[in-house]
Amino acid sequence: MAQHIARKRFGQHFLTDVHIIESICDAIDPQAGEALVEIGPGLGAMTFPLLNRIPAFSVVELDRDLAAKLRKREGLEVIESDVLKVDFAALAAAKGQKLRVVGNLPYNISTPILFHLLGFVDQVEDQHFMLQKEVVDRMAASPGCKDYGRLTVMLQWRYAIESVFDVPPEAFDPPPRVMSAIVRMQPYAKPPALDVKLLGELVAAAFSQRRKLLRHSLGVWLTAQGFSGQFDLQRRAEEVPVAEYVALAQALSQA
Ligand SMILES: C[S@@+](CC[C@H](N)C(=O)[O-])C[C@H]1O[C@@H](n2cnc3c(N)ncnc32)[C@H](O)[C@@H]1O
Repeated sequence: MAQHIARKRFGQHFLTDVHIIESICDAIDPQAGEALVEIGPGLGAMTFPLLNRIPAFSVVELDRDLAAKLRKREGLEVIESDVLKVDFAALAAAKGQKLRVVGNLPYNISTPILFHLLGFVDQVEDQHFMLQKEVVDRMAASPGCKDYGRLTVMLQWRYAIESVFDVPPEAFDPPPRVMSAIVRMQPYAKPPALDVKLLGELVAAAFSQRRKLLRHSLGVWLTAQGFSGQFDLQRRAEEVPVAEYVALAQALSQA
């Protein structure tokens, strides 16, 4: 095949730094027999080193030319599809075990991918992704810091999230305009029973005016919901720990 020209619309930035690629493989630490799924294998920068460690796994690639190239490689099950359309529950059922999902994600759709996978969290063992560092900082943020926001709460109620290491633009060809980072996401074994849609509405209300005290934002929303319980609204949204948002959503759905 002729040399592949990176397709911007598919968010194609190919990893070229071999040390970084090895560090990512070390962070994933795949073992034979596990059900690994790589999203966006591209030219195989991570795929082939992973194939040196385990004999077989699945990849999901939207680009037809790249999928055709990958199909030639023994050990790869190539799913040529938009990852947002992939039924990960069916994939886990076919493999008879939970999935380990990895990938250097296309940044233009990274948040939709994270929320698509949240829908299959019960079928997932863990996730390791390369994302924009700015997104990883928000995912892994602690209460009280500027990065703590809607994305933090909507993911941290369900996953333990850790920023593993940063990756500079020079590690890619073509280089992205931003710093990147590797994130590890491990679903909690015993998640709280929760109406996720309600949590989403509550958190959106809380962070709608993040500089103001919650009584101006969440307080108004809670009154409209007919909430009569206790919640300290003399704080800013970023000061409230995830567990308190979860408890409030649970109290609301039981009211
Ligand atoms: C940032 S590149 C990473 C490529 C390769 N893993 C690497 O590290 O060099 C993102 C990859 O995701 C693929 N991709 C883009 N949108 C996709 C989608 N909706 N579903 C599946 N793959 C997609 C691109 O074609 C590309 O191969």
